[in-house]
Amino acid sequence: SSTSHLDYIRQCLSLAEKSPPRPSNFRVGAMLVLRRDEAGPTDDDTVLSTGYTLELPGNTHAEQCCLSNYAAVHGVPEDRVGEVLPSSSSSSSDPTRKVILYVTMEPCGQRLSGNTPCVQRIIQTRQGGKYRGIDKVYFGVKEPGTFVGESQGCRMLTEAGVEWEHIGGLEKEILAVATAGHEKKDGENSGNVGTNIDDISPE
Ligand SMILES: Nc1nc(=O)c(N)c(NC[C@H](O)[C@H](O)[C@H](O)COP(=O)(O)O)[nH]1
Ligand SMILES: [Zn+2]
Repeated sequence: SSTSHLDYIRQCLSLAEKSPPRPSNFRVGAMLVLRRDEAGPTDDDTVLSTGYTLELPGNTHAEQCCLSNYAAVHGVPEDRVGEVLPSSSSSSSDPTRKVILYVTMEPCGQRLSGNTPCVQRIIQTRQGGKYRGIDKVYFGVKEPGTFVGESQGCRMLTEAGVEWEHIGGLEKEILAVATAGHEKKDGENSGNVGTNIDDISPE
């Protein structure tokens, strides 16, 4: 089937477009997917949850909402979501089942608000190795330096043993959606930034 990593990133971009534009953050979309084998995206994949920036009350991030939504459905508080991910229950601890997080932007390693960064929420799903938690993160663009300078998300994931991979191809579209609420600097070519994603043919 035509399902690919980029198809998932594109679906996350549609989620990001639901986020109310703000000058103080990025509009991001995230999806949690259960994959039954190493082969990569297939029709057998199961979408476990989705989330987008500010979907849930408070100053919430896409990855945070995605995990929080899943935890709520499974009746546990967000910080215990690792316990209820499919890769964690004994019955399905077979190594071929992977829990994948797709997100349009690299998970944050630091937040100006001081709230818990998404990298820590991702790492926490493993409860220090007690659960398999999230196995791998695919993202469409590294975080721009707008708020926190050089992003540390990827380095922190690597240090925690969480695999990650940048899936290129939609950077311009992702950044246009992510920064829609930001002040446009003079002289910046605001032409494309206003481009409506639906007007950009997907192929
Ligand atoms: N991966 C990711 N998903 C999001 O949903 C989101 N909004 C950001 N944004 C990262 C950016 O660094 C922070 O939005 C700023 O650092 C401000 O921090 P707050 O959002 O107010 O906690 N990054
Ligand atoms: Zn975040």
